[in-house]
Amino acid sequence: MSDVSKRFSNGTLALSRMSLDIRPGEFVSLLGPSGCGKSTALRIIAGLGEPTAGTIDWPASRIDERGRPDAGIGFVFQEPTLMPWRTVFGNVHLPLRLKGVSKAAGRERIMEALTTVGLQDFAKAYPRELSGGMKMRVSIARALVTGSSLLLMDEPFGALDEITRQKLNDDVLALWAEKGLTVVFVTHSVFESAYLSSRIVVMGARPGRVVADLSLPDPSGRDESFRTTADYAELCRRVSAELAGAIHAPAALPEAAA
Ligand SMILES: Nc1ncnc2c1ncn2[C@@H]1O[C@H](COP(=O)(O)OP(=O)(O)OP(=O)(O)O)[C@@H](O)[C@H]1O
Repeated sequence: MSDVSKRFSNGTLALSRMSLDIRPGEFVSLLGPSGCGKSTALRIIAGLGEPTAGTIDWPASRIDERGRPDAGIGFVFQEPTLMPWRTVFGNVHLPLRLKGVSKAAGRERIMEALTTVGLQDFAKAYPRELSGGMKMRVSIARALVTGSSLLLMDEPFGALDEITRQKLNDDVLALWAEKGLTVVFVTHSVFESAYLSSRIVVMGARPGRVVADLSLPDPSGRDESFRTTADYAELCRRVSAELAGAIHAPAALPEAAA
């Protein structure tokens, strides 16, 4: 994204000239205080909102006729947003259905996506029969079923208990490494971002903009045992210090705002 600004119709300036270049295969966390514009930035990348100024550019070799990434974008919201009247299978089928693919034709892909998130035995279950973590897994399967190579996740595990959240962190990390995905992950947790990311982009308080950009050691292959290492403690300390420095950085000058 280049020089992207967003002003909502009520006058709120959520983003001010935000520029960010995401490279294929990265696991990027957008980290910043509540209300700094992380979700707004993610939604604009996904095409779910229009910038007031600035552009979103995709590599020329990887766009379809509408100028969107040809390998598709999967979006995981803060809430699982499942349809309660549909089974797990039916919920994961939805993005395929929107592309005109029937359940029968999509069966293999749906079951593969469910297997990826460990829910192959729950295809016939309804959302009400699932735990919060399982619902979120369905939401991830739904985002991946069309073969998306870019996964945008908007604070997906914020409402889950700590144990479930850590398990899902491990699963998403494994998925990223195995499938060669590019992930952009919104969070306001230093610990979560330090655990998951190959890069952390720190956003400053409103209007949102990038105030720090940290490259971190390759996170692939981590599991539960990493959480108790001195390396992880040091990583968290470093990210925490950067975050503290960044959010106390001077605000954008008014003339820089759109
Ligand atoms: N549709 C909207 N209309 C008006 N203002 C909005 C709209 N959506 C978001 N905002 C405002 O824009 C700012 C950025 O919101 P956004 O949700 O992007 O922040 P965030 O960093 O993701 O916050 P959180 O971590 O709390 O989810 C906030 O002040 C919010 O109130």
